[in-house]
This record gives sequence, structure tokens and C-alpha cells, in this order.
Amino acid sequence: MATILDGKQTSEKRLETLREAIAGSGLHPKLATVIVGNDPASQMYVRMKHKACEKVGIASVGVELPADATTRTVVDKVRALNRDGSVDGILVQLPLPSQVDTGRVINAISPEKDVDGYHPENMGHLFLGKPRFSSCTPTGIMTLLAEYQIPVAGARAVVAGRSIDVGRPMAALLLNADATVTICHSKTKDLAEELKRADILVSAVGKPHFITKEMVKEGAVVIDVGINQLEGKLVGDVDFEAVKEVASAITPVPGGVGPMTIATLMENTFRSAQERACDRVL
Ligand SMILES: Nc1nc2c(c(=O)[nH]1)N[C@@H](CN(C=O)c1ccc(C(=O)N[C@@H](CCC(=O)O)C(=O)O)cc1)CN2
Repeated sequence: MATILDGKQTSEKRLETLREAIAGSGLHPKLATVIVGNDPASQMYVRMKHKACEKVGIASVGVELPADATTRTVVDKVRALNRDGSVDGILVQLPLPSQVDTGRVINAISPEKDVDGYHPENMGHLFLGKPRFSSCTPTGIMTLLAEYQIPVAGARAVVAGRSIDVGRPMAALLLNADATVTICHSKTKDLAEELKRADILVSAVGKPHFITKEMVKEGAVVIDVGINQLEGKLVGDVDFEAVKEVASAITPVPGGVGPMTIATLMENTFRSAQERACDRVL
């Protein structure tokens, strides 16, 4: 029977440690969130981020733009936040509406305030093995693996999904931790065979119950990044009930990777505040 990797409990523990660190730091970190439109899920995630800020002692400000906002409007808002000296971290909630050029918006975020780690400069640092800010979901997963003392060095890690926000940075972080990494995607031949070789399997494909028991090696660690609705219920990419019978450890949905994403965002924001304070002194 698999160990359940409890992201909710781990994130609460880390948020408490962070709250104490911030309280003792003499700093007043501040996060700015930008949301475009009124997608209910995005609104909920942004609310969760503001609530986490409140919990740990990070000030937060929310910018809400209408669903028909143009790329220029969003970029201008981001640039204003770049110039605002009181703001340490800027987060643009994704996905953006289709008329907004996501790449241009992300490029506009000052790399020093890019607590989501999506800016190409921060991606570059990550892929060079020297991350500054790395994206919150993959970084949260690495934290969860470390908290449960799951060895990564030398492990055969397989990442299903090659997205900019999860698949690619996940692969880079696993590689930086000395895993042997394979990235699978929609054109991968013999996908099930590739997945079955994994000691650590990370699924970020966005298809409910895509990963079946037959695709998982006995004793593998299974990380589920999926957030899918199935018959009115929130489910991951992994057929949890079946896969937990063969895995040695597994993340649930909800209560696995999601809460770690938010804890990591808080940690990145505090780090940004610390680095910006250092820069002011130097
Ligand atoms: N700018 C960003 N946009 C998006 C990110 C991101 O990291 N930065 N990630 C996702 C959404 N996301 C945060 O924004 C996120 C998703 C899920 C959770 C979470 O804790 N989920 C809970 C369940 C909540 C529910 O009841 O639905 C869980 O898994 O336990 C946190 C953050 C896309 N966009």
C-alpha cells in the first residue's frame, strides 16, 4: 500500500515556518496578483493566494482586469507593478484569455519580481542548473519529495507533459537533482512502455484518470499534477484508487500538489523581498 504524500499537511507546516521567518525578518514582503476576466477557477486560485499571504504575513494587492482586456493593457499594468518599489512579487494568473499574448505579458514581468518563475531569464537560470525563481508547481513537488525523503539522484524520472509551466521546469528540476529524465508528450511512441520504466512518474497531461495501474511500475513514486473535473468531482490525471495499489508513494488530488504550489509562491515572494532588501543595501 502506497504512502500518501500529503501536500496539504506539508504545505501548512512550511507556511508556519515561513510565517515565523517573515515575522523575525523585519521585512514587509508584498505580492501583486493580476487576473484577467472572471474564470471561476482562476478567481478561486487567486483568492487562495491572497489568503495564504495573509496567513504568513505577506501584504497583497490584487489587480482585476476585464475579460476583453488587450495585451497592451495587461503589459502596461505589469510594467506599473515593476516600477512600484513596494511590490516584491508579481503573478499573472494563467490561463489568460485568448486575445492576450501570454508570452508578451510574461516577458514584461521584471525577472527580479517573477515569483512564478515563468520569465525566460528565470527559465534560463533553471535550465543552466542555477535556479533563481523556478515555477511553483514543480518546485513544490521537489519540496514534497524532499520532505518525504524520496531519493531523486539516480532515479529514472518520467514526466508526462511538456508545458512551459509544469512539464519542462519539472524535467529541469529533476535533472538538476541528478535524476535520469524522460519527457513524454502527445507524439511519444509507446507511451505506456516509457511510463512503466519510471521510478518517479510525474503526470501533467490534464486528462482525468489517464494514468492507469498498468502504466505504473511496482514501487514507483507517482506525482499527480492534474486538476480535472469528472462527474462533478475534482480528480487528477491518475486513477488514484487503482494506482495506489502498485505505487510506493502517491499524491492525492485534492490535497497533494496544489497546496504545495501556493506554499512555494509564498516562499518565492519572501525570497524576492530578501534579495531586493539586500540589493538596496549594496
Ligand atoms: N500564474 C499561475 N497560474 C497558474 C498556476 C501557477 O502556479 N501560477 N497554477 C495553476 C493553478 N493554481 C495556481 O494558480 C493552483 C491550482 C490548484 C491549487 C490547489 O491547491 N488545489 C486544491 C483543490 C482546490 C479545489 O477545491 O478545487 C488541491 O489540489 O488540493 C492551487 C493552485 C494554473 N494557473
